[in-house]
Amino acid sequence: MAKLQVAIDLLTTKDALALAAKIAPYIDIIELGTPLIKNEGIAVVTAMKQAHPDKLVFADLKTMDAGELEADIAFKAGADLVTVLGAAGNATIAGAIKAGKTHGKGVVVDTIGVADRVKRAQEVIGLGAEFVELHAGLDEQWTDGYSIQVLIDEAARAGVPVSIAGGVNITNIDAVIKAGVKVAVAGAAIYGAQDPATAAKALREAIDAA
Ligand SMILES: O=C([C@H](O)CO)[C@H](O)[C@H](O)COP(=O)(O)O
Repeated sequence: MAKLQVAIDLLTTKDALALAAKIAPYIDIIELGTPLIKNEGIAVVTAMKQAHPDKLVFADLKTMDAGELEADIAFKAGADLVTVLGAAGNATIAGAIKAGKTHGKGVVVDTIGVADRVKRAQEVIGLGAEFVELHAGLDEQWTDGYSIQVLIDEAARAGVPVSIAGGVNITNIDAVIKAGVKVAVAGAAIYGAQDPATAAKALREAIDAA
């Protein structure tokens, strides 16, 4: 069964905790977005893990250098999963994975900005990544002509464990799950909804029904 990950791109720990409290029953992984971590610091990871010890807490560091050092900081703070960029060199990714092994935690490789996401996904799974995020970032999503279908097609042919992030919502979740993803990531579709709990519940039910 695929997992549901909420990407919290709010800017304060208070707002992130309030959102997580509402949607926790429907979510497997709580992602603290890069803007949130930059705004609040790594302490937001500790606060979220303390509030939700039964959930996987995902620190979206998007590390580009100093892989072992940055991943170690997040794991020590309570993260279960951290991201390193697929655009980074293999030494950076391997360093983050080394920190993950030390802490018994996982590293997710984010393919934002990578030209051939499928090829890079296959390479980094070979390095020991937990899974690969096939990701179109917020700026790419707001570019004319963007369609999540490109990520869905890539997931179906990747042949390695992947998640999809980049505009997952209630209208495309069925196709996302049927592409064989390990994790579906939904940000704005949940935190931007008028009723985030109802939105998360609908996504959960769609995943369970797929
Ligand atoms: O990782 C993300 C982005 O780079 C900003 O941090 C988003 O959390 C990710 O794109 C998922 O969010 P939605 O596209 O809003 O579902």
